[in-house]
Parts: sequence; C-alpha cells; structure tokens
Amino acid sequence: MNTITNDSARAGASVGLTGDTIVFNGGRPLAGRIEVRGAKNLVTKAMVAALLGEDVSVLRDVPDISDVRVVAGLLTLHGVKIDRNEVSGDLRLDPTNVETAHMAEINAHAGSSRIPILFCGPLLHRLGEAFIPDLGGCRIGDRPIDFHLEVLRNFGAVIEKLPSGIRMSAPEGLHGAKVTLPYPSVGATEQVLLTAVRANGRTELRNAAIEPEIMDLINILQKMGAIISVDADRVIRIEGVERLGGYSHKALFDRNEAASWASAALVTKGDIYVGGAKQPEMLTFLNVFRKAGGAFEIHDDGIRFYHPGGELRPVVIETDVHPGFMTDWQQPLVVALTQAHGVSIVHETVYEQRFGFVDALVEMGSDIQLHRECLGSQECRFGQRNFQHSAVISGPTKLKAADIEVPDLRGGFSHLIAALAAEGTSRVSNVGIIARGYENFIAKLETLGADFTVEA
Ligand SMILES: CC(=O)N[C@H]1[C@@H](OP(=O)(O)OP(=O)(O)OC[C@H]2O[C@@H](n3ccc(=O)[nH]c3=O)[C@H](O)[C@@H]2O)O[C@H](CO)[C@@H](O)[C@@H]1O
Ligand SMILES: C=C(OP(=O)(O)O)C(=O)O
Repeated sequence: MNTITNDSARAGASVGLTGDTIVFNGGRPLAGRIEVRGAKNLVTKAMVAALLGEDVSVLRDVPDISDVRVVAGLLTLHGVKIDRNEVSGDLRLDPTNVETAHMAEINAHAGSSRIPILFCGPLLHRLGEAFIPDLGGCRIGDRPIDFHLEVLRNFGAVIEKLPSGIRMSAPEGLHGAKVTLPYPSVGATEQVLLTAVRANGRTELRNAAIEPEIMDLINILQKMGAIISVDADRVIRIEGVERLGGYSHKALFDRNEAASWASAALVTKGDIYVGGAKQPEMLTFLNVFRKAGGAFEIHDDGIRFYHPGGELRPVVIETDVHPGFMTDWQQPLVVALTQAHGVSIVHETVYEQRFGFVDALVEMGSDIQLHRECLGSQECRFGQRNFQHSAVISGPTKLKAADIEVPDLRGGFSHLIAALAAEGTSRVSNVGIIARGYENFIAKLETLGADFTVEA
C-alpha cells in the first residue's frame, strides 16, 4: 500500500505518460487483449461518498487515471487518509479526521475534474461548510451547475459566490427535499444522493438520471447504511439516516473505455478483447456496433470486439441519457463511421458542442458536415439555438496522416484511433488529457501492436 499525499496526487497530470505528443505510423490493425477497471464516472464519486462515512471504506479495482488522482488529492486536503495498492488498484479511504481545507490549496488542486461540486453535501454534513473551486472537465458545452446549486438550496444550504469559487454553509443543517430536475443530469442526481442520505427526513427526486454508474453509487451508499429506493419513471426516494459507516466495494467496470476500444477495433480492422467488460451496461452500444458491421463475442470475463471483414454500414444515432446511446461513446464511433459505406447521422442531444473533434478528422480526409438542426426523431434542447450538434458522416473515406491536437478526453481518443487507422505518420499532441479517463493507454496501445513513439 502506498499512501497518497498531496504532492503525489498533484503529479496526476502525467499518469501513464512520459511526453505530451505521440507520433504514430498508422495502417496496422490493433489486436490483442487489454483490461478495463473501475469506471471513471463511478470511482471518483464513490471516493467522495467515503467522506460521508464514519468508518474506513475500501474501493476495489480503481484505475490509475488523473481524475482519480485529483479527487484523491482533494480528499487528502480534507483530512481523508488514502492508501493505494498499486497492483490491485484497491483504495483504502479513512475519513475519521475530516477537516476544512484551505481555499487556496483547493483551488490549486481542483485541476481537470468536475468532481469538486460533489463534495458539497458530504462536507456540509461533516463540517457545516464547503468551498467549491472553478470546475474542470471536458469543454464540450457550457456545462453550468445551476441544477446543483438549486438542489443544495432546497436542502437548506446557503450559497455565496466569491471571485475564487463558491462558498456554502448550512447554519441549520440539511433537511430532506422534494426535487424535480429540469433534465436527468448525472451530476445533479449524484448531488441529491450524496446530500439526501444524511439529511434530516425524506427526499423525493423526480426526473433522475439512472445511468449504471449512478446505480452502483446507490449500491455503495446502501452498503454504508443509506435507505434509497429507485422507483419507476425516474423517481428516487431517500430516507435520511443519522449515521453512515464505511463500505467495501468492487467498482463497476468502465463501459465508456470499453466502447472506445471497441471502436478502435472497428476503425483499424482489428480484434480487441476487452477484459472486464460486461454486456448489460453496454446493451445499447452493442446493438449499434452490430448494426454498423462490427462483431462481438460476450464471455464471462470480457467482450471480444472485432471487424469481421466486409463493409461497415452507416447508422443513425441520437445520444441520450441512459438507457439511450451514451454521449461518451459517440466520438470514437464517429471515426469508425467515416469508414462505413453510406451516410451516417449522429444527433448529439446531451452536450451542445461535442463535435469540436471532427475538424481534425476532416483535415485527415473525412467527409463530415455539421448542422444546427436536430437531425433525429426528437427535437432536443439545442434545436432552435445556434449549436452545431448534428453530424452527417459520408463514407468511406481514406484517412490520411496529419498533425493534430487533442481537444478533450473522448475527442482525444478519437484522434488516436484516427491516427492509427491513417496511412503514414501522424503527430498527435496534447495527449496528456487522455489520461483523465484511460488508464495506461500507452501500454495498452503497445500490447495491441500499435506502432508509435512518445516524444519526450
Ligand atoms: C464525471 C462524470 O460522471 N461525467 C459524466 C457526467 O457528466 P455530468 O454529470 O457533468 O453531466 P450531466 O448529466 O450533469 O449533464 C447533462 C446535461 O445537463 C446540463 N446541466 C447539467 C447540470 C446543471 O447543473 N445544469 C445543466 O444544464 C449539462 O450542461 C448537459 O447538457 O454525465 C455525462 C452524461 O452522461 C457524461 O458525458 C460524463 O462523462
Ligand atoms: C465528458 C466526460 O467527462 P467529464 O464529465 O469528467 O468531463 C467524459 O468522460 O467523456
């Protein structure tokens, strides 16, 4: 076990990387077996949940990604003692001495993650106050936090906006509330869960998000002593309890990483066995993957994704909240769709600006047009506004090598696999951001036979 200190956590930006640019010699299929561990979108929240307990928690299968390091650093600043087993990925979180951290240190630390907003409820319960710095996360839209703040006000939090962030207090404690979200936001649903479990009285949340990572967070909270029911039609009910203990939990696998490697197999005409991937959480993805011409085999310990030969087929996708097609799957799949025979349409309904990554694909020879209209069966929140949120992809087009810069996490993975599929030598810069959500992606690319060098 290694103890995580503030300094070691700060080193997170370089997880798995020795440089910021990778030079690829493309044109080779990716083939072999890699493993995925716990989901970035669950483990970071499960770590915050440990703050609510009065005993030690153990979270298993935690990947070494920079978002985990950022959250570990923030928890450490708040007095949580964290030990990590580097081999198993087990994290031991001891919250017995939680304390108020200095604003300047929190600000210096918050880094690339959006998770600090979820510290509010647990810190208000433990300390009666919380400070939230400016948030990181992918720049794929405006990403406001208005639902979070409204939810917290409903629970009785007093919110003060400062130039350096947001300060909160709960002079009369937090009490249960009736909340209806304007949209089933993942983060705002987690905000309600992490606040309501220790609030005084009952909470009813309507229009909740029900992503698998949220269900796994609910599993964890129940292990800690919470009382939570998930009813039909996106209604979650929580009865607040006075005390929560610790938990021991194996994190849900990262279905977004698994889907990314599946797209990599399709783009490069490869064959990738993703150890740790499971069918139920990927059902919607698997249907689309098959319709596009990809093949897969479900095994007890993972899923094999491969290009079975023949032509890829165009598909029409609308990203949506669960159980719809997850927005984080869209960007890598678009690269595969540039190789399909015909016209594909992707209507992005979750984020208003998630197509920034296609400029590089167009530069590499893809035929992708962006539209402001909703090109799908449903009119989404971005329809009558000025956002290019529908993409028309015509294929197949030969991808040619280029020098490109990674814009965000999933867009970055898309650029990697485009460079791997393109004939010739591509330079992909700003790859450090990919370590936010893809553990050891350099080593995994090596295992899969990619031909590349990392520039020092
Ligand atoms: C760390 C993490 O788990 N990130 C995931 C989480 O992000 P995150 O929790 O940030 O995403 P949300 O579900 O909250 O966002 C969905 C939509 O709601 C809007 N919104 C959200 C909150 C708010 O206060 N006001 C508001 O308008 C957002 O701008 C966006 O248009 O869910 C997304 C949707 O599945 C995923 O793409 C992200 O990978
Ligand atoms: C958008 C994503 O993450 P985050 O919310 O952490 O920026 C993502 O994982 O694709």
